[in-house]
Amino acid sequence: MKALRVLRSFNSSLSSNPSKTHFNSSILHHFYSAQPQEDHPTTLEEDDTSSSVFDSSQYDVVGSENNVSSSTWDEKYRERVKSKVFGEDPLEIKRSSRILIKEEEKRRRAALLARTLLEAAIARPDEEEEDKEDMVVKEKDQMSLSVGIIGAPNAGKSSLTNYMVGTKVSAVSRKTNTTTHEVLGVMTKGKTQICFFDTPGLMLKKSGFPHKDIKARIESAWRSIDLYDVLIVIFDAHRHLTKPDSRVVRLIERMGSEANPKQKRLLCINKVDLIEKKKDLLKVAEEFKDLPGYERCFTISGLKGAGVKDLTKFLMEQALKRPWDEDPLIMSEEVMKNISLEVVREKLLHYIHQEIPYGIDHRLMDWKELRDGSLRIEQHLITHKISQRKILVGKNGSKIGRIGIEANEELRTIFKRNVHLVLMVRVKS
Ligand SMILES: Nc1nc2c(ncn2[C@@H]2O[C@H](COP(=O)(O)OP(=O)(O)OP(=O)(O)O)[C@@H](O)[C@H]2O)c(=O)[nH]1
Repeated sequence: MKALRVLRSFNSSLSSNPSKTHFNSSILHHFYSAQPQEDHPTTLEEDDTSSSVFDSSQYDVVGSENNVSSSTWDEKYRERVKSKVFGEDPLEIKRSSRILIKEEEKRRRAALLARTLLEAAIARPDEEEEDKEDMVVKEKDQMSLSVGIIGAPNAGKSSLTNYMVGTKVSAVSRKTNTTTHEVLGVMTKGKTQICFFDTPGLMLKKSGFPHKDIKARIESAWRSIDLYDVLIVIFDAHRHLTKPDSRVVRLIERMGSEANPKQKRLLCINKVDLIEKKKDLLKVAEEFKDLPGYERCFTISGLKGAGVKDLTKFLMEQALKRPWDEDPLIMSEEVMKNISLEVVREKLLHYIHQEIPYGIDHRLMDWKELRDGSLRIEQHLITHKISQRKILVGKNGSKIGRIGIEANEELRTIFKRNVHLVLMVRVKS
């Protein structure tokens, strides 16, 4: 659960959808590789276009697992040099070094946190389930439930799913409005599996009816929602109080009025943590509580978790005797993508003792499953300054090479398959 909230913070990096981001071959024109090689002369002109590439195919990455070196950063030594050689004020040095130490500690903690979360992300969804890890649920005993989540953009669909599904969720980077069914996440607890689906494409005009221009797609989206055992209609209560959107109210009303007898519909009044005054919350609850067509109404904070336990419990109770749809041990591709970014980021934090890892734009540019089952993952590290790029690359590419080798090996272990990691460091053009 915790992991997902952090993984979400990497959403921004993922949101640069690889399919939309075209790999610019011209930036390959001048590069020096992380592979040991002769010093490459770097002129300013060249730096503008050059990039530095780690390509795991040029390394024998297997076996480099324990190759993690620790920091050789010595603060006392640095202080002495500053005062003796550069004549800086020792008090000032002490002050700035205290800040540096704090920063370093922050980074160390961040790296540690990243590692813990990563481990959690690939572990079982719930700690309580750990002892049941090897439990195989026979098909005849399996219970499942499909849940569609519908709501306006930003209503909090992903956050709620993330919270419920915990570590097994995709920290979604969705192709909005391109598919009708998209798995937001899968929660498997004991015998029960709940699949959460997003329902993009359900757009309403001010009148409360679907747009005509993209009618076919919208109609199919509306039909598809009948397939779910449970439909959650979610809306942002805070926004409703501050800036009501009539389309959302119509959507809620329409969903209720068209209830399908085979489906349970739930209303989730979300983002209640943002509502300061209890009377405001009561006002919203009052407005929606008796809407026909809804089995239950939950007031929740999908982000902070308020009320989510009750909702999850309710959903678990609705599960039907039906084989699971998803193999609970399979990681979704989105989770894998996030993990790949996370692993590289963690190595960056470990090796670059400066602000750079926070300042760089770290993007997943390409993700391909190759015919032999291996994964080709290309990530770009885009710096603002040439000097930052140089630090990231290291002498003759040694730094990015080390980061790449270790990240590649770690990803290979996590994904249990060969990984071809390509890291390119370039300056923002
Ligand atoms: N304070 C607060 N913020 C929330 C809550 N749920 C979601 N948010 C925030 O609202 C924004 C949108 O949340 P998402 O979960 O991405 O919403 P969504 O419905 O999946 O959005 P789309 O992908 O556009 O459909 C994010 O910034 C969330 O952090 C909540 O319960 N409380």
